[in-house]
Amino acid sequence: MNKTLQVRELETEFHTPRGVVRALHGVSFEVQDNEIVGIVGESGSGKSTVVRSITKLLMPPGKVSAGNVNFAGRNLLDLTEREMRQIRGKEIGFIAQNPFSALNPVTRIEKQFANIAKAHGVKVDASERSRALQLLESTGVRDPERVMRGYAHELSGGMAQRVVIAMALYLNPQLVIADEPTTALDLTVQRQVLDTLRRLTVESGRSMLIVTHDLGVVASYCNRVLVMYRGNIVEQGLVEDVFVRPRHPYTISLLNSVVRPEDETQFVPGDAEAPDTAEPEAPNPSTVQLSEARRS
Ligand SMILES: Nc1ncnc2c1ncn2[C@@H]1O[C@H](COP(=O)(O)OP(=O)(O)OP(=O)(O)O)[C@@H](O)[C@H]1O
Repeated sequence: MNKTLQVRELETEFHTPRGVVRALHGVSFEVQDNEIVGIVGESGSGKSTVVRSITKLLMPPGKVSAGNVNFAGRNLLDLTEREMRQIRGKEIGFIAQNPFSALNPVTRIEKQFANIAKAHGVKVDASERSRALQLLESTGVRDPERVMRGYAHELSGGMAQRVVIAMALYLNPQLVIADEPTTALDLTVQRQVLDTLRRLTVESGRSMLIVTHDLGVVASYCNRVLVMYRGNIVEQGLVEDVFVRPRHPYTISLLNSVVRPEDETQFVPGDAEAPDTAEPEAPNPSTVQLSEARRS
């Protein structure tokens, strides 16, 4: 299988007035063609810092201090902001948690699609417009014509996130990176949006890297999972392997904290606490049920 993205020994620091915070300690992983990789871990473990470092969307005082991010034959960390802008949108689509932060409040949605095309030298004609309409429709936007002519503030959170997804996919990027894309949405809409994302990425030959705090999302949608703890990937592998036979104490604690014995096939969102033991415990047998459910 070919690698869409290869991250090697990524180190990121935040230079704060109170000193240097080392947020990533040599993070390495790959995203293969045609797969969805999930990043999980407790709040502050470094999930967003990973995706923002890769896409060079890290805000000061954050700074990547070492590593390689290989994508389409280049190390993204060597590129200028101008070069990176050409890659973002066209080759890598990025979806942030808050759709309204990605949408321009004073520009009609159709103009925002046209601006994306123009910024990447794509001629905006009727066929491009109809492609935007089709994408909106496939993300579940009802009445795409009306949405195209409207503004972001006229949209609900769910509709706005679908518009952002359609924009992220507009120029057919090989890789989609999503940072908690559905956290702000209610559960039914979450599932619809994730189904759409899956359909429009891996089922169309693309790959996706998705940050989530929700292990249910990983179980249902991801092929592989990266488990982060305090700036390190402590465990990674196929979802069925990691969730059935977790090896690291933190993964075990994370899984135990969200699997309810009375509802063994379903994960529920929950905050995981770091383990205070260094020795792995036996995995919770109920996690095995999850894998069975996923395969069926
Ligand atoms: N602006 C900042 N200034 C200083 N330190 C920061 C800043 N942003 C992040 N960090 C540090 O980087 C670490 C990782 O943060 P990050 O936001 O990547 O975690 P996360 O796993 O995405 O958390 P969450 O699930 O809450 O979004 C934090 O624990 C914090 O120490």
